[in-house]
Amino acid sequence: MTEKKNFITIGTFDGVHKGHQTLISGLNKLAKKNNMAPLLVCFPLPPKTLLSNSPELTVLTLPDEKYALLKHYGAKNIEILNFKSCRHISRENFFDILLKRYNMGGLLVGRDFAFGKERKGHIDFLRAACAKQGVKLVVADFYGNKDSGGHKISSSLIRKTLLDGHIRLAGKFLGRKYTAEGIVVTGKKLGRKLGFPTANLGINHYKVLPQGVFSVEAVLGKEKFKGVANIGFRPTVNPIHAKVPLVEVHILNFNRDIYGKNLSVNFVDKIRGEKKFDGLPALIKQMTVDKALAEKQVKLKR
Ligand SMILES: Cc1cc2nc3c(=O)[nH]c(=O)nc-3n(C[C@H](O)[C@H](O)[C@H](O)COP(=O)(O)O)c2cc1C
Ligand SMILES: Nc1ncnc2c1ncn2[C@@H]1O[C@H](COP(=O)(O)OP(=O)(O)O)[C@@H](O)[C@H]1O
Repeated sequence: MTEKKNFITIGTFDGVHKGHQTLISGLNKLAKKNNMAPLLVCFPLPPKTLLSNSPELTVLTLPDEKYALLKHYGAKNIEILNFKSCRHISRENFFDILLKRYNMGGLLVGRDFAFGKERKGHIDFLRAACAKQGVKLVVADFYGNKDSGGHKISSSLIRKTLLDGHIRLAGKFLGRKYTAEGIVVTGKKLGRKLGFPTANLGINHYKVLPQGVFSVEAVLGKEKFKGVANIGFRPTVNPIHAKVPLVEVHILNFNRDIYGKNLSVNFVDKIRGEKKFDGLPALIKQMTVDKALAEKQVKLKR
C-alpha cells in the first residue's frame, strides 16, 4: 500500500483569524475528497519580523500560541519551517521540497500567495509546476465578511484595527477575543495603596499591544474574572518615559497574591486612552469610573 499524499497549505498564519480558519476547514475538505492527508506548513513568525530583528514588527500570536490555535481550529498535521534556512532557496527547489520531503499531492493557497527567494513562486509559477507534477492546485479567494465590508481579512488589518483601539471589531475578524498572556511580576507596590492593586505582566516584546485602558477577562488557570487593564507609560506616577509599555491588570473583586503566576488577558473593549492626571486623587477617581465600566462591559459566561 502506498503512503497517502498530503494536501498542503503554507503560510505564517499570524493571528489564526477567520480567513485562516476558513482555509483550514477548506484544506480538510479537499484532503478528504482527494483521499489525501491535510498538512499545514507553517513559518513560526512573519518573514518580515525574522528578517529585521525589529521589535516594532510585532505579531498577533506568538509561535506556541499559534500552533495551539491552529489545532483548535482543526489543523490535523502541522510542519514548522525554518524561514531563515529557507529564504535563499529558489522557487524550484522549494517546490521540490514540498513535493518530495512533504509528499505533496495537492496545494491550497490564497490568491496573493508567493514563496521562495524574493517571493518569486507566485500563482503563475505554481500553476505550471503543479500541472507538470500532477499536483492538484486550488487557489482560494480572499475571505471577507460583513464586518470587514467585504474586504480581505488579514493579519495586518487586524494589527491596525487593534492599535487603532477597535477591539470589538478586531475580535470579529479573529473569531474570538484578542489575547495576551504573561507572568505576574512585581511593580512599584503603589497599586495596593491606591486601592487598585494591579498584576503587572511580563509580555514578550514581539506581541502586538494596543495602548490605553481596557475592559478585559482575566484568566488564571481554569478561573475567569472581570478585569480592567492599563497598557501604557503611567505618566501620572512615572516621569520617565519608558521604552516599552507596561501591561497591568486590576482584577475585580479579587484579593490574592498571584506573583509568578501565568495570567491571560482577553480584550473586551477599549475604555479610554491613558492620561496624565493632576495628582493621585484624580487618577483614583478615574480608575473607579473605569472599573464600573469594566463591570458592565465584561460578561462572563458561567
Ligand atoms: C484601570 C486603570 C487605569 C489607569 N489609568 C492610568 C492613566 O490614565 N494614567 C496614568 O498615569 N496611570 C494610569 N494607571 C496606572 C496607575 O498609575 C498604576 O496602576 C499605579 O501607579 C500602580 O502601579 P504599580 O502596579 O506599579 O504599583 C491606570 C491603572 C489602572 C488599573
Ligand atoms: N484585585 C487584584 N488585581 C490584581 N492583582 C492583585 C489583586 N489583589 C491582589 N493582587 C496581588 O497584588 C499585586 C499587585 O499589587 P500592587 O500594589 O499593585 O503591586 P505591584 O506594584 O508589585 O504590582 C499583584 O501582583 C497580585 O499578586
